[in-house]
Amino acid sequence: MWRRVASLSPLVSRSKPSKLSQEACTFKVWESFSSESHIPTPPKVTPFITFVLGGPGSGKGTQCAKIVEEFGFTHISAGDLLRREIASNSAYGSVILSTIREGKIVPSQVTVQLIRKEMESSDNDKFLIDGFPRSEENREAFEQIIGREPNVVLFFDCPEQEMVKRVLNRNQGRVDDNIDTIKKRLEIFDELNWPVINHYSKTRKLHKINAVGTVDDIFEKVRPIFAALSK
Ligand SMILES: Nc1ncnc2c1ncn2[C@@H]1O[C@H](COP(=O)(O)OP(=O)(O)O)[C@@H](O)[C@H]1O
Ligand SMILES: Nc1ccn([C@H]2C[C@H](O)[C@@H](COP(=O)(O)OP(=O)(O)O)O2)c(=O)n1
Ligand SMILES: [Mg+2]
Repeated sequence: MWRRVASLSPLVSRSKPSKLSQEACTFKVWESFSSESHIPTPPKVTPFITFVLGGPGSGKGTQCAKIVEEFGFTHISAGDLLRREIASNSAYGSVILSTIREGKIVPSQVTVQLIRKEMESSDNDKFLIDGFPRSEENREAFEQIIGREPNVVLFFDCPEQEMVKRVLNRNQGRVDDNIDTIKKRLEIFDELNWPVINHYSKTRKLHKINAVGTVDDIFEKVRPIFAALSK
């Protein structure tokens, strides 16, 4: 839980404080004492947040799995959370389903609340938030609700033709992996993604990665970004 005392993350060296440990282990103020028991609640840890951006099929999920394996992050896929919500027949399920089917973006409040719950229930203090923010509205809602900005932003830059090919071959039975929905998703990606990319480029948090090549080739470009954090 990111409310607990800092975990001994594999990225955090005990002897030499890393950039990641300095940021991840910045303790927030102690929460107030419980009035009944006078037992202090554990201090909150400021989580280390990585946003993972890129068009549909650019390889976000694939690279996140490799980052998790090597660097011990928790992977939170906004798309997976929304699909889980649809599957659970929740109050928002049908609205989310029709939005995704049309290739549009789900209202930010819904997505950010799902991400928040996931972060709060996690034992980890470093997160990869995949497929988010997909718009400036998404970005602003996260900052407002979570009260945080990301530490690092990855952007997998992939030509449209390659993304379409990968999505059509994905075979995960997704309602949005068909040519009509992909065209709409790419239009929306083009319209709403670039302002987010430009924002993080200005704040110098953005790592733009050419997403063409084998999965391992691409991870060779990703690895140094995280390896540098543990130095
Ligand atoms: N570098 C790559 N080259 C070829 N295919 C890839 C590559 N990376 C991922 N894929 C495949 O492309 C599809 C989309 O990848 P995925 O990680 O789901 O992308 P995203 O999460 O960005 O939509 C998957 O079937 C995946 O196995
Ligand atoms: N921040 C987000 C992320 C995903 N969604 C919706 C709209 C997206 O087309 C679908 C699927 O997202 P997902 O990240 O799983 O898709 P890709 O992995 O990029 O193919 O979910 C959203 O509305 N808002
Ligand atoms: Mg994905």
